[in-house]
This record gives sequence, C-alpha cells and structure tokens, in this order.
Amino acid sequence: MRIAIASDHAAIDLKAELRDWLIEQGHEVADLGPDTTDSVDYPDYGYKLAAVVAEGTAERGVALCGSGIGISISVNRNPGVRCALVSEPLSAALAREHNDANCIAMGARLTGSDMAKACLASFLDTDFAGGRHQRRVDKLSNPPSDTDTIEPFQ
Ligand SMILES: O=C(CO)[C@H](O)[C@H](O)[C@H](O)COP(=O)(O)O
Repeated sequence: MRIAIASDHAAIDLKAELRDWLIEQGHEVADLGPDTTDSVDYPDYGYKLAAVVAEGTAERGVALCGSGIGISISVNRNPGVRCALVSEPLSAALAREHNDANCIAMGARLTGSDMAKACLASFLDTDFAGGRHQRRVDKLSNPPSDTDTIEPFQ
C-alpha cells in the first residue's frame, strides 16, 4: 500500500520508527517530514499529508504530533480526508470499519511505539464495512448548509 507519514518535531522519532516498520512490512512509504527535531508547526505538515491523501497519491496517511490532537485537527480541515485520532487498536479498526478513515493520527508523547504499531496494523488490516456506514460517511462529505436556521437557545 502507498502510505504517507508526517509529524511535527514532537513525533520525529516515532515517525522514523513507524516509517521503517511500514517499509519492512512491504509498504511504499512517503515521509513528508520534518527531517530534524527543530521546532515546527503541525498544521504545515498536517495540510501536506492531507493533500497527498485527498488527491489519491497515497492511499493512507499517518499523522503524528505530541498528543496527536493538533495534527489530526489540521488533517481533518481537508474535506477529502477522514482522520481518526486513536490510542488503542480497537478504535483504529473501528475507524476503518465504520468511518472509512483514510488517515490515522497518534500522539508520540502519549502512545508508545509498540502500541502505535499495533494501532497502525489494525488500521491497515481492516476494511470498510459499507452498508449503513456508507450512508453516514456520505453525509460527512455533505454537511448541511442550513444550520443557521437552528435556534437551540429559546
Ligand atoms: O498539537 C499538539 C497538542 O495538541 C501537539 O502535541 C504538539 O506536538 C505540541 O503542541 C508541540 O508542543 P511543543 O511544546 O512546541 O513541543
């Protein structure tokens, strides 16, 4: 599978470990950076990763930062991507099975490398279930434009 991986400075070691591990598994991996531990801004790398996945150059994306939160938010700003922030394998599998997620995000300061590999393996080995989940995923691509008519506080 063609997999792109990107991080910020906080996850550079985990990125290298996951990249090498994916290559060992036979995947084709594009490392979108960064290449050093110099402090960078996760949106710069999250946007790059999202673009590569949304245009189909990579089939899956792996997004890493200290907590996984910032980079997952930035990846999800691209409407062509569904990025799931996970810290255990069942969520990683459900992100594929129910949400057809094409990106996974993890936090290097919170999730150890063995757990990150288990999450990634689960993510890559699980197929989208379709059916009722397809209807819901389709709705993610078509958010309603009339939410200004909702008046929750009377
Ligand atoms: O986005 C984050 C927090 O939600 C990530 O953990 C970042 O990696 C973190 O904010 C970077 O922090 P630093 O103090 O600049 O290393």
